[in-house]
Amino acid sequence: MSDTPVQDSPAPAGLTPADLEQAQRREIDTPSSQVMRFGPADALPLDAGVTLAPWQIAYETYGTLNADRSNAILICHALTGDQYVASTNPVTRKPGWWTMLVGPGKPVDTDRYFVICANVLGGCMGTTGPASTNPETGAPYALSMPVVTIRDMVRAQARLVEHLGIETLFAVVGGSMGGMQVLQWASLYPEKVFAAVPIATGARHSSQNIAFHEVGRQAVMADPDWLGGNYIAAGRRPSKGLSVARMAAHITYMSDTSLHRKFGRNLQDREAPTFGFDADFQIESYLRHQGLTFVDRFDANSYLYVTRAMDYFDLAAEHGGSLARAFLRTSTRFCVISFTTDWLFPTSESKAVVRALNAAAANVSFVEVHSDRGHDAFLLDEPEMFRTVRGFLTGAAHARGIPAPGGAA
Ligand SMILES: CC(=O)SCCNC(=O)CCNC(=O)[C@H](O)C(C)(C)COP(=O)(O)OP(=O)(O)OC[C@H]1O[C@@H](n2cnc3c(N)ncnc32)[C@H](O)[C@@H]1OP(=O)(O)O
Ligand SMILES: N[C@@H](CCO)C(=O)O
Repeated sequence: MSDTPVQDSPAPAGLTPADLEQAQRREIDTPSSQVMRFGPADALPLDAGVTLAPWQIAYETYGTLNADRSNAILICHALTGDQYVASTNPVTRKPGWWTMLVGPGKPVDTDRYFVICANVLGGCMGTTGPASTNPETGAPYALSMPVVTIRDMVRAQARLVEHLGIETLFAVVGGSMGGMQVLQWASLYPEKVFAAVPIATGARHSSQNIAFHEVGRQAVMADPDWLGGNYIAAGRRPSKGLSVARMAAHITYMSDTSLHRKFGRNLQDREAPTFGFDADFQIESYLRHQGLTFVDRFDANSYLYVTRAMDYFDLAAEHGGSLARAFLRTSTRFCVISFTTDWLFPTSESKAVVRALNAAAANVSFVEVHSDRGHDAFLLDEPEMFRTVRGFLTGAAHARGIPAPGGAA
């Protein structure tokens, strides 16, 4: 993505012109990744009623695929995640986002399993998205990119998995939007999913969650540098709007308890309030930091597309209003995980999934992890979640005949 001249339009409340100048001067690098490209003969049908071609999917793999190709685990990332689940992200230079869960000897043990993680359709880390070139115009798609759904993302992943020569995935694992993809995989391709681990997720996006996403999208679209979505061609970036969108969203990823513990009403680098609108409070400074670092790694139009994909997700609606019907005759074994203080995807959403799986006579276990860290707990050091995932996968691997690293099944 190209850099942007610094704009002198006024900053929204909460971001200083200096903050914005710094954000707009940074570039989002092009990530290096493995990429699978599909030509017109492999056009991808989308729920929007059109096909996408050419298209590509960027992915990373970890571990070794065994001889009978039975040990593959697909990890599905959340809203703003990427394929770098267990390796350094080349844009942020930070470790992978689930290195505590995925790696040698970890619960998703790459000494035992072959792990695949792909950037979602509509994303901005190498898979086709609104920043990709529209072959018909030679310019970035921007809003001419068709709107994509969770099911479209899963269809794209299924093509990748097929081209990697894998008929059945041993497991599909993911949190939040990644968990939606897990449920969609199990519903759309039940014969291709031996085990499924949907974490901190739901079978539909709630009205409240759609509302939060709409606030974020409006912030992006209200930025004068958004230019109807055509900012890349104009060499601009709607960093202000995207920062504000992330600030608002980030609040929903945490709990009141964790915000109180981290920041309380503490002041940021000062002894007393300034009686102005600078970041007096630590929480304000923190949110500004989250907004500013986000625009370094994420494309604004992609943000519109992936939030929309979550909003449209409603697995029961795909099956005449019955969630149980989404899983009828499934032989997949499920482990559903929620967190006690996740108010974005509360435990009640997970229980609705478990009830539907029970009604479909599916093999399902459910764990509510005690954590006071809110929705993003699934990205953090949560030993109860790690134990649950390890135990479930170990049992399923035994049933599937995947040997342990030492050799025993
Ligand atoms: C899911 C996927 O597929 S991957 C995508 C997910 N990744 C993200 O969402 C990244 C952004 N999210 C976060 O950082 C989430 O808060 C979490 C939950 C994942 C991380 O939580 P924690 O590890 O507890 O980190 P914490 O919330 O304390 O944030 C630390 C950051 O805030 C900064 N910070 C802390 N206090 C302040 C403050 N008062 N003022 C300014 N910045 C502050 C730290 O310097 C640190 O910055 P850095 O991340 O640039 O190094
Ligand atoms: N904080 C994570 C999870 C949000 O659901 C993300 O940005 O992807």
